[in-house]
Amino acid sequence: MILLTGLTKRYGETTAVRDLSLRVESGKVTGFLGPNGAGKSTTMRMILGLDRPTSGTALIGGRPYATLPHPLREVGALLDAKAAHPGRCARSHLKAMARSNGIPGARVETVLDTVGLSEVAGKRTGTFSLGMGQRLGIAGALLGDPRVLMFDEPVNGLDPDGVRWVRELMRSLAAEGRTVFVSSHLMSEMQQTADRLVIIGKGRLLADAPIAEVLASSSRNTVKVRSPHPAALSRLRDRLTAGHAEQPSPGELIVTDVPVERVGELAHEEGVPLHELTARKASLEQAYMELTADSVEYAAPGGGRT
Ligand SMILES: Nc1ncnc2c1ncn2[C@@H]1O[C@H](COP(=O)(O)OP(=O)(O)OP(=O)(O)O)[C@@H](O)[C@H]1O
Repeated sequence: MILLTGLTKRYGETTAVRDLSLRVESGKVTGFLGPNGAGKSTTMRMILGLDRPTSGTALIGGRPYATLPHPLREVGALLDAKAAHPGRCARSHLKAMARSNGIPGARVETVLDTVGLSEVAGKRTGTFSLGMGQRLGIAGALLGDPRVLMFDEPVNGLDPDGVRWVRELMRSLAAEGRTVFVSSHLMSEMQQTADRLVIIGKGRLLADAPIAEVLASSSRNTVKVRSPHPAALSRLRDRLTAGHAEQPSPGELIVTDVPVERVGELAHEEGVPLHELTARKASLEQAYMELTADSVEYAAPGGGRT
């Protein structure tokens, strides 16, 4: 479990992380989302003791990282895929990590196998593709068989097979009861991988909830109604509370924030002949865009997002 309490980091004038309090639970994949510059990496660095908080605390299994007796056996992290020495082969890189952390050497072959690098384990890491570098970084995170795992953008540079592999790995690590905290800017990916989402913007907590709740909170949960009877459709519109229904064309009604069942019942009561009644769920991408709309530092002219 990771516990953050009032975690704050200031760099001069910039407040990178502001009073962040949250609990990342075991047995789940928790997605960590936010626009560029939101403070995700800074938060992860503070959890790993690589940055000192200005105020507040970050605890792993109840202790600050710096006081963990065997850090790599408690928490594994992928922060920077290029962290390996380019002149070393993958196997020696992992062996050195194992030796300096009191981890049995046999774990090296196990994790090389897990990440699919056994055949290239003798090659210098400088010759690795971005995707192979990511796999090596993940191998390093798994080396100490830790209960807590943190991954910063793990699918960066991976091909579709690699992306699927990372997704399955995260799910299986959580199923083993581990804490899996993973940052990503790929909302669709998080929708398929995470159980829970933590969303930050400009260093502040915007959401900390199960995925279904984040989606339900989006105003984009709509119901589309089509009828060949515009007058009947207008009656239905009038039955819905102000602001909940729009009639973009005479034969179509878009209803927001009313369950599809209720819209169907009202249509029946008003005798509206229906050609279509469709519930359209917001995608995580839409819910995320709404939540973070005010927190984007680098917006394109005209209000677009970069
Ligand atoms: N060492 C530093 N010195 C000064 N400012 C910093 C430093 N590290 C981060 N920042 C600033 O803190 C803010 C948060 O940065 P951070 O890298 O944590 O965001 P992020 O959410 O990981 O972004 P990205 O998705 O772009 O990696 C940014 O405004 C950044 O410029």
